[in-house]
Amino acid sequence: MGSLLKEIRNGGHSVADTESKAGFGGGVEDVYGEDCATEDQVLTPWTASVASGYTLLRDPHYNKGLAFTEKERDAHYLRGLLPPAVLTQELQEKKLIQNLRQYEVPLHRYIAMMDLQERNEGLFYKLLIDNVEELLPVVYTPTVGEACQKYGSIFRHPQGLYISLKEKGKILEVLKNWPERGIQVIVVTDGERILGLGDLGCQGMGIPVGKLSLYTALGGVPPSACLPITIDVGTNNQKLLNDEFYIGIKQKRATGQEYAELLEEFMTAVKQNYGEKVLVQFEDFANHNAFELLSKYSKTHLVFNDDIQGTASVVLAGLISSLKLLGGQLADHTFLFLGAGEAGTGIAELIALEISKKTNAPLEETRKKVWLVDSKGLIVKSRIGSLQHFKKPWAHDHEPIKELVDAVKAIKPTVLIGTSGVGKTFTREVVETMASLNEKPLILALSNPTSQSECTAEEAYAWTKGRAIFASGSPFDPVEYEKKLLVPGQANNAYIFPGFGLGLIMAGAIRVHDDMLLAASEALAAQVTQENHDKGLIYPPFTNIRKISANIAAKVAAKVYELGLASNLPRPKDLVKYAESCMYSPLYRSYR
Ligand SMILES: NC(=O)C1=CN([C@@H]2O[C@H](COP(=O)(O)OP(=O)(O)OC[C@H]3O[C@@H](n4cnc5c(N)ncnc54)[C@H](OP(=O)(O)O)[C@@H]3O)[C@@H](O)[C@H]2O)C=CC1
Ligand SMILES: CC(=O)C(=O)O
Ligand SMILES: [Mg+2]
Repeated sequence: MGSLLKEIRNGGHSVADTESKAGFGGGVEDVYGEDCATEDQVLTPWTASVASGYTLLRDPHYNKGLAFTEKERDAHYLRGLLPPAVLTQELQEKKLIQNLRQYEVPLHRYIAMMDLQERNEGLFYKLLIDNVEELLPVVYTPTVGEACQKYGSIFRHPQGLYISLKEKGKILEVLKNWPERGIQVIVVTDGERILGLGDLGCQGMGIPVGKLSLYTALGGVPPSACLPITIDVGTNNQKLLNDEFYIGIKQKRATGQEYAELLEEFMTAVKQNYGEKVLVQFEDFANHNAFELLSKYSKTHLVFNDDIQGTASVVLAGLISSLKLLGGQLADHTFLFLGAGEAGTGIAELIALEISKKTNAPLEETRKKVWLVDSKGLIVKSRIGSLQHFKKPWAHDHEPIKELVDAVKAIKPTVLIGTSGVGKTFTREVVETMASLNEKPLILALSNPTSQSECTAEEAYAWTKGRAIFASGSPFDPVEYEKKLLVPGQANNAYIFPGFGLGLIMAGAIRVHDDMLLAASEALAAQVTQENHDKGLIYPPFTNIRKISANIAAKVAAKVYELGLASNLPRPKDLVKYAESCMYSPLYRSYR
């Protein structure tokens, strides 16, 4: 949008609609022309605005704060509304990062970042992009977890769209209330499994908001094309239900037909309002809904489950890249998971698929390389009758084993992956057993936030005498072990979904296919340099994430074209260049 002459921000409803229904003259004015309606009088809140003056300063899309030039201050009625100094965006950024660093409490940094996002979008993204390693833990895991737990009390401006049971039958209208029309990515949660923190109900909104800020900062999808949504069907979290400040509907979760009908209405309305090519990313649903929603809507919509598919793709990338350090092929390894839910079985399936593609062995065979432990112990054939459907393919022949450490001793994995959502479950004995079995044990503690990590980086290195290759879902600082600096990696789907989504959008994909996930994994693995490997890293640092995302997007888009699922034709020749050219820039524009 080059011009400041803006559409009236009244969603899909035109001014004419508003005028004819309510009438503009309905205000009750005092002698100063101000509203003096009493509680029993109705009035019409209306505005028809060109963003200038005070309004311009309060519009985060256009506000530049002290970076408005003298000419712009004259042209846009800003004189006197700002202090006289004119700063560059770089100087504003320098000031902000200094301010942020003064907050010692991570949540205060989070709140400061959210305030900035609501005040000055360009500056927010410039700051986040330029300081990605430092600020990712602020706007994303681990701090976003605490923010969700306290969302009721830190909540300032609503940041996304809330669709609750109260909106049943009206979801299309609710979507039309959102001010932006050109939505390309929706991240939606129902708040039932927020990171490893459980059911946070409506307060889960922090997750779609955080994920979408990464879509923009890491993947270059413009903020105006991103829509965070929370579907509120109640919560089973009694603490929230008892909290007088809880922001969601106060009832137990709707389930069964009532839940399915609301989701069906939502998915239908999304397609009706935004068309076939809008990407819906399911995030942090509980597994009893997640698998079913993915399987149902992947046939009719462009959907992607980040916890199942994005996590699978990022872990597979790490495994492919780790072969440079471990040697051999993927098929030579044995994988053991703690946690057999969305993340665990999602990763397991993509590993088996990759091995199957590489070795031409059937999936039923390659799955035997992968073992999972859930809260009841090792998943084995004798349990098959009572297993949830997504666990059944992993029920291999073996005697039952209850404890993880005994499973490690029996299965002798080369790779141990934590996807349990429960912290401290990789005990000293578990990790030492891995070290006794492997020269370089590969240990991935994927659960978020940091409090739920299966072990810390320090523990992984200490208990393996510095031999572990370690990565975790939430970041850990480098660890000095016997005078050597060991650098842990971050195995988080944030490496994948922004580039993956960009690739789908670029190609105008209409469906997601597993081969696109494999393409994303290979693209990410290819971005790990010798220098990274020399430090023991299996992922590249986040500093170059936009370049990495462009490469992932290009490979994903190429696969979309190859599979005949692209609608943006003709195919651009150089997909990496094209991806880069599509990416949002946070630099300020000049206003005429
Ligand atoms: N790093 C990343 O990018 C990602 C990390 N995650 C993290 O992974 C974790 C799990 O997420 P998700 O898979 O969606 O959750 P699910 O609820 O789908 O799965 C959790 C699994 O862990 C098992 N489990 C729970 N407690 C124990 C225990 N004490 N011992 C053994 N197994 C246990 C459960 O067993 P049972 O089935 O018997 O109940 C279940 O199989 C979360 O913390 C999440 O933050 C998720 C996605 C991405
Ligand atoms: C990273 C992520 O998606 C999760 O922990 O749920
Ligand atoms: Mg998630």
